[in-house]
Amino acid sequence: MRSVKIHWVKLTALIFLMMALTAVSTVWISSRSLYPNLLESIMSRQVRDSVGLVGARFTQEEPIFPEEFRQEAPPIRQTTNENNQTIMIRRPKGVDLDPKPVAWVGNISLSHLGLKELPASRPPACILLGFGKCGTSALLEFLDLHPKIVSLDWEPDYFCDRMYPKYDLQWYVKKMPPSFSDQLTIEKSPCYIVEHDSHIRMHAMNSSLKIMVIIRDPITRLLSEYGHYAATENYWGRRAMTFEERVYNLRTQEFKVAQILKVGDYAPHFEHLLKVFPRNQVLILDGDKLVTDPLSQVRRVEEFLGLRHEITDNDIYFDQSKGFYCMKWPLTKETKCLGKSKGRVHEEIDPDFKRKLIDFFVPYNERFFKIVGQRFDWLK
Ligand SMILES: Nc1ncnc2c1ncn2[C@@H]1O[C@H](COP(=O)(O)OS(=O)(=O)O)[C@@H](OP(=O)(O)O)[C@H]1O
Repeated sequence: MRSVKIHWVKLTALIFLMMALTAVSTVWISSRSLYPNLLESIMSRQVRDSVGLVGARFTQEEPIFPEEFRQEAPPIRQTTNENNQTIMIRRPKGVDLDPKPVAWVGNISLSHLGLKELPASRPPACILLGFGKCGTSALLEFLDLHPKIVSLDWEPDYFCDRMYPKYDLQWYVKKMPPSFSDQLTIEKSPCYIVEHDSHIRMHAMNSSLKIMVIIRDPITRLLSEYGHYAATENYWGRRAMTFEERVYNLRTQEFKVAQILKVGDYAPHFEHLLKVFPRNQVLILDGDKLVTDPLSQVRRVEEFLGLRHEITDNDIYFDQSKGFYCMKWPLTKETKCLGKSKGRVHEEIDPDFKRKLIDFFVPYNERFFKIVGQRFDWLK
């Protein structure tokens, strides 16, 4: 009877030992592989980057320590939310987390990451359709300073003929930067305005989509396009035509209409766009004013999108050496101007040739003013 009792004690001890061993090895294995995989699966690389976590830390070789979660983008500016609480704006966007120490294995939750929800890619609520060389990049960079705006920093061209047949909406949405549900995603692709099928495709995706188009004096736009062409030719070691050669046929003494009007005649593009989208869903921005007074245009966008005025003089400054407005982030004292390909010095045009060009554009511009019910102070 006594030996049976001893066997029972031994057996129970053995079972406990085995259970303890299983528990320890489970914890060890999960800490080395399961946990990272779990994190990998709930946070795409893009999302991890957006919350400032470093992807490489999630490899199986490295154990995860709470400290690793504290790696995040430094705040660039400070603002207040709807409840007047101070919040920090970080780059990249969607990052307003005060990192809390993360619990060890098996205890992942959003609150550990300081988030109410995981940022996710969402379809754009607003698209900037063009026009190319009118300041599309500068506008989007300035808008990205707004805490409720998340902008894509490349041109997906999704709705254009080159891309649309090849990719589906899921592909497009996945390409959008991660955002929180109270933020608006914006993308820009200048091919959208000149390829009219894009208007229809965008409308099919979302009929209440907000549309923005930025335009500028068509002669300044043409000079900008020429600057781009000349820089490309020089880069490849080819002789670039002069501006006059490029837009004017010296032999026939006529303008190269197809070349000049492909983008510069704004009227047909707006005519089509406004057949697809109602006028109150379309905001026309002034690219010339964007150069001289960017906040005037940024405010118009904030109002159009129903957002609070957040972007102020504190966020931008005129950079003497760039000759354009640039961004500054008060908290880090960092500044950022657009790259070398934006803000080139334009070709001087002979005054007589310019007069000719102005006269050429007058009827096209008048037609455009009529279509949009708005005049612009161009051609001087
Ligand atoms: N803040 C600031 N910094 C730099 N550049 C500025 C800025 N604001 C407007 N612009 C004008 O933007 C012009 C380029 O327009 P886009 O970005 O639409 O060009 S593109 O079609 O995407 O290539 C670019 O044209 P170029 O001057 O010919 O380079 C600028 O005139």
